[in-house]
Amino acid sequence: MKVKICGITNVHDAEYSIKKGAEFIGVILDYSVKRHGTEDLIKEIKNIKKTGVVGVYTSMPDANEINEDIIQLHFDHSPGDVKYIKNVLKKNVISVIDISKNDYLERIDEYKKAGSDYILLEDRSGIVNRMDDLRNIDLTGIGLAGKISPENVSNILSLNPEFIDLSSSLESEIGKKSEKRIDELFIKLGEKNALKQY
Ligand SMILES: O=C(O)c1ccccc1N[C@@H]1O[C@H](COP(=O)(O)O)[C@@H](O)[C@H]1O
Repeated sequence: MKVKICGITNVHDAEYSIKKGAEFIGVILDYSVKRHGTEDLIKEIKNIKKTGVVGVYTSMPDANEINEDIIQLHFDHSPGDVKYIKNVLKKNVISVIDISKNDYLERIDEYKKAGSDYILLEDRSGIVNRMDDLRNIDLTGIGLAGKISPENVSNILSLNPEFIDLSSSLESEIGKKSEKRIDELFIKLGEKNALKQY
């Protein structure tokens, strides 16, 4: 299982997350969001990590400057939007689906058919509240997000998702990650891995 740390606003937090083992680094590209970053920041992160750098969009990206290798469509998008990113912009895609909406299973199929590389199922009120629904889904290629924290991550691991996505629970203040919280996360993940071997 991979880890995506999102809402990165500075190189130091990206570097620390990568050093600790995050496979995906997410930068939100929407100035109205407090924990946002910029394409310049993404360029700097790409100097440290060649792949797995994610630009998070709340509307369709403008094709002018895209430095990230993965585009996260964090809004209600169409299969056609996925095809455009894949075929015209030639980038990998994470399609975000709000699991609190009734049609999320159909959406997973639609986005997979359109070519999304990953699906991210999100429940903003807390994905751990959806354990019963998630147990019935094959989570290959599917990540989970929504208030995941070092405290509740063990529950999520039993579902074996492709990746987990964390942001606010790892902050010391909005837009600044806490090294202590990142350490706590990876210690928890390490403990779980160690237990699996017995
Ligand atoms: O964090 C935000 O405010 C945000 C705004 C717009 C798009 C995405 C946003 N956050 C993303 O949501 C998931 C889960 O975050 P959390 O762990 O529940 O805080 C993650 O991808 C964030 O980057």
